[in-house]
Amino acid sequence: MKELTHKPLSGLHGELSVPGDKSISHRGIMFGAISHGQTILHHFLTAEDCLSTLKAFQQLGVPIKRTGETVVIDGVGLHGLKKPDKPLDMGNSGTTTRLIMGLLAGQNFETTLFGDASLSKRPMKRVSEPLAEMGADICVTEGHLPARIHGKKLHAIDYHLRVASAQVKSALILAAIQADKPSILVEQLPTRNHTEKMLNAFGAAVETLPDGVTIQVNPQPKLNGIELTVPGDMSSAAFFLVAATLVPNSKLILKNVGVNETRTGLLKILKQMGGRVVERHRDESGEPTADLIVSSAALKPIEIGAAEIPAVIDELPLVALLAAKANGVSRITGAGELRVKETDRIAAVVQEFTKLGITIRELPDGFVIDGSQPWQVKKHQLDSHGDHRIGMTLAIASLLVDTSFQLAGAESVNISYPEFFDDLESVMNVESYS
Ligand SMILES: O=C(O)C1=C[C@@H](OP(=O)(O)O)[C@@H](O)[C@H](O)C1
Ligand SMILES: C=C(OP(=O)(O)O)C(=O)O
Repeated sequence: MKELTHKPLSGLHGELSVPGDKSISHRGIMFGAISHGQTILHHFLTAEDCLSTLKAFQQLGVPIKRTGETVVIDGVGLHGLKKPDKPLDMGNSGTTTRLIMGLLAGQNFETTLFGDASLSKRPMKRVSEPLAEMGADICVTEGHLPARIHGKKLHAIDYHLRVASAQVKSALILAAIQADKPSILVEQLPTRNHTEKMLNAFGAAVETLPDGVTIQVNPQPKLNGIELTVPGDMSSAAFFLVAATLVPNSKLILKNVGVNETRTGLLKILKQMGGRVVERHRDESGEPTADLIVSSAALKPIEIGAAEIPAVIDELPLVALLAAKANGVSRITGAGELRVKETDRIAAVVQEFTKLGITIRELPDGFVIDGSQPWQVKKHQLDSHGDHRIGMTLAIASLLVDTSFQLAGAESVNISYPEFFDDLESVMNVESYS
């Protein structure tokens, strides 16, 4: 239980470098492992999810050394992974699980994957079924982990994805690079494209056609290790973008944040709502980055539908918080995927926001929020539901109310942002009465 002690604030001020991007850190380990030669990752995210990936690849026989945020991987090549001597622990990480399934489906050994209680409830057939069409032999437990993967020779696939998911797409790309012929994957909507961009940087031939949703994957690339600086995670910067917008008299500088356009839905939404963000762009390591300067603003309500969801999927609890302070009714729909994240994020947001006295209504695929109504706190015991993004959203929400709260499950921040509470503390300017 963490105390979220009320402190009268004269705004949030200062400069932060948020931790490395989670999606890119996972992929850096995976693609480095199956390349030839050395891969060096700087500013790697040393949070629990990415450490699950790192440990799994060590168990698969890949020499990986980490010193702080620097990771050196001695790649073993696409066919050099070894059968692990025990089941692989995926921890809480959906990304580790789904991507590794695609990769291990084509290896010449058998593996078992398991995860924690939350991960063991998340759907895995979305990956195992299309992989089976490629010849994979994967046995999931009623659609969930644990999963047994018997590696097989894979054949190419021409497949329309049934869910807008970068994890499913990436699993299929990792299987397709091991197949006999080129594969075609067609997305419902464009989702984050780190797998495509990064695999190409390692030497693969993964081409996205001009329609933005058709991806051609050439098999059996010779991948070569690279040196990469992981940009700051937009999904972590997002907490401070929203906090500085909503806490009056704030101005924060967020350094070196990844602004790949498949990830910047929150920036777009924030600007549409009247938020004030200045972007100073740079381009490093093949992924665009920017310093983001955010100041407090009064907000208008917004309508968001399915087409906008993938670029803001992990930031939707924060969009709900912005909506709860906008001067009217906002509607977020097409976000049913939130129900199968670390927790049911629609139910969790509605339950916790109701405790804060926010006027919110649950929809099957989103929420309706009336930000024009004053918050009337009903309960001071908040709960992260074991979900890092819910816990951090509630910590930001607590800054907007003149009272203290207790947050259960605050340790969940270790999944993606272990320094979150220290970083937040470092930018809180407490009013002095002297
Ligand atoms: O590919 C990735 O790195 C991720 C994809 C998204 O999941 P889905 O593919 O399930 O939407 C996102 O929610 C997750 O945090 C990271
Ligand atoms: C959904 C998330 O991660 P994963 O699917 O990798 O568990 C997240 O980080 O919000």
